[in-house]
Amino acid sequence: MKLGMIGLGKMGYNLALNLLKHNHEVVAYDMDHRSIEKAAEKGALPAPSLEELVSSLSTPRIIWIMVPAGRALHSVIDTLSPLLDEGDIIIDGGNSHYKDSLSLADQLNKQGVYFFDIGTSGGIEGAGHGGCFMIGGDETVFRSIEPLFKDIAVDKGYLYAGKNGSGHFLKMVHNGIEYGMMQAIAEGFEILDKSPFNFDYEEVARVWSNGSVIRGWLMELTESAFSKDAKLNNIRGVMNSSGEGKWTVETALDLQANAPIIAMSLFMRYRSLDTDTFHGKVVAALRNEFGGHAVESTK
Ligand SMILES: O=C(O)[C@H](O)[C@@H](O)[C@H](O)[C@H](O)COP(=O)(O)O
Repeated sequence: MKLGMIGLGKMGYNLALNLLKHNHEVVAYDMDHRSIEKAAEKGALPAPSLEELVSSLSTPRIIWIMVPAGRALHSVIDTLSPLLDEGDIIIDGGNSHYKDSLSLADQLNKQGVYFFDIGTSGGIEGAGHGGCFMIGGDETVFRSIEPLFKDIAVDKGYLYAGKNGSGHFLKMVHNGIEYGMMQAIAEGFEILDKSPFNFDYEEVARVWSNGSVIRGWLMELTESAFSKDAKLNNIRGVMNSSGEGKWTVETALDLQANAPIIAMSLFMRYRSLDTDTFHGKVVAALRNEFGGHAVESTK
């Protein structure tokens, strides 16, 4: 299939490469023209502007947007929408709030454009080599673009979740769970760090990654982080957040759903902005491992 990719940051660039690897044609645009050149070197068709991206696709166009949620996304959609035709398809694969997706779907549907809110998980590795996609939008139209997901998701790694909003709602809750799981792993290592024993944390994470109940990708990433910095001495335990944990907690409050672990892990992130902790280092290292999110150096 042929599609446009807007936003060639860590995620968009790797998704573009993944699509190219599966013989899809990708017309690539980014505000930073060096990123367009980088994608073109890998086989993407460069689009120097959004107008040129739109004109190089035939209808119904498929345009996948991977830019930061909120203002950046809105600005791209405001520029794109007058250029689109009825039946065109816009995908927002970023971490947008599901309510924002509902209103964008409404706005675009009014002009006959289909909108898909897609929660994308698996970090940079997943984007490039097989990710996880949670998809909200029109089901019939989804079936027409499903081959893309068959190709770029890991086996069983995509779900048509339901009407608009459901994709980003699922991703939001997924991230709330991610906060809780990382916080629990990190607290475990904090206890080890205060214990009278001299544990090798990389080895501990290795053994917990093999056959234990708490094995999984986050534990493997924990092992990887400790293999690079045995006691995480080089980074501060500052646990930043991009908003989805907060949205999960706000939504839980609105729905009167009990989510104490997720709520506490969100508050621990805020607390870490004031004082350094060992578990903060672990979560900071994990965010860096899967998402390439910046860590703060102790130096
Ligand atoms: O599933 C994923 O691949 C991650 O969740 C990814 O989407 C991103 O790295 C997080 O948004 C980081 O979230 P915080 O910045 O809130 O920790």
